Amino acid sequence: MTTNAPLIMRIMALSINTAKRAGVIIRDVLKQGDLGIVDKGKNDPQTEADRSAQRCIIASLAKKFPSIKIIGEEGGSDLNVCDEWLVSELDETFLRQDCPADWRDAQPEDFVIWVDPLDGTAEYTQGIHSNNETKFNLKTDYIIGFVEHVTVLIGIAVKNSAVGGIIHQPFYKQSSGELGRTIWGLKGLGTGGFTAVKPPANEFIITTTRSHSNALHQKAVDVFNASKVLKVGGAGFKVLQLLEGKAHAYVFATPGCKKWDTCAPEAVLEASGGTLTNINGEHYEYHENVEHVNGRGVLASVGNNHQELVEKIPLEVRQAVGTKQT
Ligand SMILES: Nc1ncnc2c1ncn2[C@@H]1O[C@H](COP(=O)(O)O)[C@@H](O)[C@H]1OP(=O)(O)O
Ligand SMILES: [Mg+2]
Ligand SMILES: [Mg+2]
Ligand SMILES: [Mg+2]
Repeated sequence: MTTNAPLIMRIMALSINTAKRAGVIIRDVLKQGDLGIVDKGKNDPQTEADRSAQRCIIASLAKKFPSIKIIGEEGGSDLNVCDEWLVSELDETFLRQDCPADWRDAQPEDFVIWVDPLDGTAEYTQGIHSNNETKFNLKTDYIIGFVEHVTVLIGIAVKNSAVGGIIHQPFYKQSSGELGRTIWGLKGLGTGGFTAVKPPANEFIITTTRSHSNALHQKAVDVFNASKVLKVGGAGFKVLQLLEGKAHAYVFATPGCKKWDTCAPEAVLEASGGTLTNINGEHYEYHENVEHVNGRGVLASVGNNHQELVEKIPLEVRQAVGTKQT
């Protein structure tokens, strides 16, 4: 069965297990304590966990699918990894499902896999560990910090469009006490790993950045006159909030996030009936030569009024997003 399944199903099934393995690496680096932080730019940290998780993910995917283009946030990685980081088993439960007809015949050259090994790095570096070095207990202490916002994102694009995605949340605490959960979505098939909840009908809640705001972005958030504005880290975590009914819209009216931030969240959200576009309501492209920066920000929503939300943001604000002054 494993070998006969259409390529996209096998890519999704390996990505599910690879994202989980990356999540273990991310927890281990935090537990061990030396984050190895490097500044890639303003408000743009990278840690040992970003680097190691990317090596694990790309080495595993590249070994199984050598002719598929894979683009990771942390650039070219050394793919010579230890055996424990090489994931080769596919998620059999996922594979048992039928492949949507639209993707059944997709060929290796049709795919680009966009990898964000650790989304929410700023929040990861503000986890509780550094404040509580001697008494740190991952199972109980992490909730005080922001590490819940951290996700591993593997996005699967077919011919330009975000089609499939994995969002793994390494610090999510299950009711059993176990850490981590893995959410997937494939357009035409649906989603798994969580229970979709509709946001409250009598409110309008926005989820937005806590670490990359500016005056223009604030202007776009303000026009909605939201009943609540949640400021959280990571594109993956904000989309989880939409999927779980904690917010109605995700507003990010500034450039800064990239294709690896939005490919998986867009696919999962849209497989669940929502919409993720730039601030003008246009979908991003995900082919291998596309500009990495999402220059016109992000607007995502769960209802069927996405275009209305776009039009609420004054045209001059939308036009200013992505110009030099922002
Ligand atoms: N100005 C920026 N520079 C680098 N990365 C950014 C920037 N703005 C957003 N991002 C990426 O998009 C994610 C969501 O942004 P925010 O939390 O501000 O809403 C961030 O966690 C970060 O991903 P990453 O943590 O993978 O580097
Ligand atoms: Mg980063
Ligand atoms: Mg990211
Ligand atoms: Mg990242």
